Amino acid sequence: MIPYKHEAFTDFSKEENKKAIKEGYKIVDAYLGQDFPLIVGGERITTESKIVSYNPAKKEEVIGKVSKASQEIAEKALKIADETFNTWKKVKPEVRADVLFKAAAIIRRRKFEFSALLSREAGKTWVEADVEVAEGIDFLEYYGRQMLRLKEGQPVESRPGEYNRYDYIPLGVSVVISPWNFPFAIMAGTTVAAMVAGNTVLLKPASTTPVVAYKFVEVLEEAGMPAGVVNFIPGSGAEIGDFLVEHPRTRLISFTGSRDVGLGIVEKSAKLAEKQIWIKRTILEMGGKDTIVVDKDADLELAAQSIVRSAFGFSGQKCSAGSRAVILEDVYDQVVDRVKELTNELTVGIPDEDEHFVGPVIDASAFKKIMSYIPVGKEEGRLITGGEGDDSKGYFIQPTVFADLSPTSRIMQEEIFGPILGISKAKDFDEAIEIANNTEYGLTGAVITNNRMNLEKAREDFHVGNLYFNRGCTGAIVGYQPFGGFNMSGTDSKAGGPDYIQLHMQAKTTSEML
Ligand SMILES: NC(=O)c1ccc[n+]([C@@H]2O[C@H](COP(=O)([O-])OP(=O)(O)OC[C@H]3O[C@@H](n4cnc5c(N)ncnc54)[C@H](O)[C@@H]3O)[C@@H](O)[C@H]2O)c1
Ligand SMILES: N[C@@H](CCC=O)C(=O)O
Repeated sequence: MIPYKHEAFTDFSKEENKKAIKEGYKIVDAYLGQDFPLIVGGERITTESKIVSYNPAKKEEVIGKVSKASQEIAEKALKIADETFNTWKKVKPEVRADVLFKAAAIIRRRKFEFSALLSREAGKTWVEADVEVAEGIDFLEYYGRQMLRLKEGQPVESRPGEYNRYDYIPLGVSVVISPWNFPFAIMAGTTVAAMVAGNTVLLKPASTTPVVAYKFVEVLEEAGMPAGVVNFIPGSGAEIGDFLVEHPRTRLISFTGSRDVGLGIVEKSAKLAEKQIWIKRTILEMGGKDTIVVDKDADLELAAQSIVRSAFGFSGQKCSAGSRAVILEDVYDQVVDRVKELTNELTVGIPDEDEHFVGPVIDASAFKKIMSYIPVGKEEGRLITGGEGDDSKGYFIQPTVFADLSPTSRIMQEEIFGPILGISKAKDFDEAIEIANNTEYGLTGAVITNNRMNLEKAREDFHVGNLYFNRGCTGAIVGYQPFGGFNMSGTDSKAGGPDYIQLHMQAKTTSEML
């Protein structure tokens, strides 16, 4: 087994890679608009009722029509997953891991097709799509290796005449509920973490991006996953989401998404259903309101570049997005001016070519919600640049910057999940950290400073799950920067980290008298 190393990103300045992604678009365009069934126990089920997935950059373009699971089908899928658990849990961890390694190899070969599909279905630019596909491959490679590390359990002490073991065993049926903003990497990572640990999975992808999830389940099948191990059941969050969360045979819920839906899952999963014999395990990765702090003694060009890239990458639709900047008063005007210049250099448009940094936002309701913050920002602060949107052909919003905001303003507190950056001024570094900590979230953050003492202060006091120094606050790499947040950002489960697989298992002690 070669040691884990993260998947390299693609250099799109090279002609061969430009050509390759264009070939990827051709493959995807050949299946655009098709019907995609549910997959339950390996069986393809087509329903009357469909989820229609659209291209957010060309809002009339249908990516696919995906069958929609009813509660009846969800019940059937749960029964099959429950039965399949009895056999899958006994499959050797090496064999389970091999499915992940083979799937990684298949995706590596079809990398440009998956990137093109993300570009079409989620509106990702080439770079953002490529980074996401690489992350998906990383999850497969990393979690496979983590399972191999855990397969013999952990060492414990034994006394003379006694043989003690500490092993990890899987939990059971896992409901995986994934978001649209990383519709490949997070969907794939959360699914295979549960599966490689020996659990069976009901995968409910986000309704805006179900086609890429279908294509991934096909890859798992090709990689040798037995029928019934991962069951593909897109459907309404409120209808089948609640049903699965509340079901007595659900053992684990792995959710990534918004704060409100996550909190609803905590509440519903804590309630005992009739015939339920366990306390449901939940893994919840939720929202963020992430801050970049700029010290007075800092590389101000690096600061402005980091702020702009973290705020506007994928149109700000990342839980890790640097949607807030807190800048010390000594350098405030200088950094704000440079942020304005850099933001004005960004172009917004359809991500079919590698020419725009900012693509569309995901759909009409996101467009409406994000645009509703523009008047709020004008009221609360000073509009530096942006503020316009155009939803005539796709859902495009200009990167928008508001400065001079009170740290408690709505722009500085609420997760907008779009290309809107808020900036506040701090009188000194202590106050900057205080402001950075003053939201209910605690996911990512960054500090730009040359002052070693201030870095150490931030290391102790800046309360976020992923803290970065002298760089932006997005782009965690699997195995290098395990990802997850504090407070209302979730259960800090650290996807892509050394403890993640254990969250999908339970430890069993056996003690034998010799
Ligand atoms: N912390 C992280 O790692 C992380 C990563 C990505 C996204 N996010 C967060 O996700 C949010 C954006 O994603 P979204 O808009 O897809 O979130 P969302 O909460 O609207 O939806 C997430 C998933 O939950 C499902 N769902 C909705 N209602 C449900 C219910 N009642 N029961 C069960 N499932 C239900 C949705 O269909 C979808 O599959 C942002 O808040 C972002 O910060 C967090
Ligand atoms: N893991 C990603 C964010 C995922 C949430 O949207 C990052 O580090 O930027």
